[in-house]
Amino acid sequence: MAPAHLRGTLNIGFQLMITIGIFAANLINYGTASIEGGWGWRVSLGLAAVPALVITIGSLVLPDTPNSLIERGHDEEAQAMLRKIRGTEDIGAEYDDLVAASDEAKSVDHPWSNILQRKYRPQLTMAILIPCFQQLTGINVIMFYAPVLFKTIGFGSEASLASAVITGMVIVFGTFVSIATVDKLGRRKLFLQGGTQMLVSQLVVGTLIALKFGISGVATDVTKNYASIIVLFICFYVAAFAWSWGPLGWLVPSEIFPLEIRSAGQSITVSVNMFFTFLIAQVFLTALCHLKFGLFYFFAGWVAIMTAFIAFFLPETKSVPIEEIILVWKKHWFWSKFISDEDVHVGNPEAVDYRIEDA
Ligand SMILES: OC[C@H]1O[C@](O)(CO)[C@@H](O)[C@@H]1O
Repeated sequence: MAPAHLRGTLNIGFQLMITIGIFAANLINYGTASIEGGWGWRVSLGLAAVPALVITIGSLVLPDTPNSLIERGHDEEAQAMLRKIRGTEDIGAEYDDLVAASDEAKSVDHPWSNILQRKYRPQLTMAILIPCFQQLTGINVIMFYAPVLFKTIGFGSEASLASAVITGMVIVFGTFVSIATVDKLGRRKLFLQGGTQMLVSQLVVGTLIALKFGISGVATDVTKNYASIIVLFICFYVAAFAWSWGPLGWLVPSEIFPLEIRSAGQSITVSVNMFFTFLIAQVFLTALCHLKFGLFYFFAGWVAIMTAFIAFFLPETKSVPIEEIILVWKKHWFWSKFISDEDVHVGNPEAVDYRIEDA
C-alpha cells in the first residue's frame, strides 16, 4: 500500500528495527559484563525473552486487520474495524480497494510454478542472489563476533564490548542515512557507493591485521592506536553496509515481484537469507582459524563480485510502481531477452522511461 515514491523509506523500517535490536543487545552485553559470579551472560541471554514476551502478550490483544477479515469472509466486521481504525464512517472507497486487492490475491493460483516461467527469470535470480550476497558481505562476522574479533586484536574484555556498542551505534546511524536517501538517490547509487566503501574497508582491515599478525595469527605488540584504526575501518565498513546491502537486501526483492509470484518470491528471499546467515555463523570460527586475515580478503572478493553484479544486472527500481516493473526489465540490456512483447501489457513505457532516466 506504500506510495511508490516513499516505498524505500517505509520498507527500511524493518531493517531499522533489526539494527536497533542489535544496538540494544550490544549495550546490554556491555552493561551485564560487570555482574559478578558468572551471571552476566545469563542475564544477557535471558533478557532476549523480554521482546518475545511483549510480542506474545501483544498478540493476544492485537485486533484483526480489515484485510484479514475480508479474506476470511467477515465483511461486516471488516467494515466496522476499518471505521474504528480510521475514526470515520467514510470508508467506502478504501474498503472497495481492499476487497479488490483481496480478490486479486485470491486469483493467484500457482505462485511457485509461476515464478519458474521464463519471463520471471530476472525476479527469480534476484530473489536468490540478493539475500545470498547480503550475507556474503560478511556482516554477521562483525555483528555476531565483534567482541571476539576485538579481543583477538588486543583489546581487553570491556573495551571489546564497548567497541561492539560503537559498531551497533554506527549500524543504526547508517540505516537512517539509507532511510533519508533511498528514494532520492535510488537503489543503485547506494549499492555501488556502499559496495565500494565496504570493499576498501575490508581490504584495509585485512591488510592491517596481516601486517601485525602475519600468517601465524599471533602478535604481541599491537598498540591501542593501531587497534583503534582497525576499529575505525570496521566502522566504515559497517556504515556502508547499513545504507546499502542491509536495507536494500530486503527492499529490492520486495519491490520487484508482481502479485502473481509475490508470495513465492518473498519466501525464497527470506529462506535464502536465513540459510546463509546460519551457514556463515557456523563456519566463521573455523574459517578464521584457517584463513586468518585472509577471511577479510575472502569477503572483500565477494563484495567485489556483488558490486559488479549490481552494476551490470540490477536496473533502478526507485519510484517505479510495482505493476509497471516488467517494463524496467524489458528495457534492460540483458534481462530483455527473457521478456517477450506479449508479456508486457501494463502501463506506458514512455512514463517509465522518464522515471528511469530521472533516477
Ligand atoms: O544489520 C545487520 C543485520 O542485518 C541482517 O543482514 C539482516 O538484514 C542480519 O543478518 C544482520 O545481523
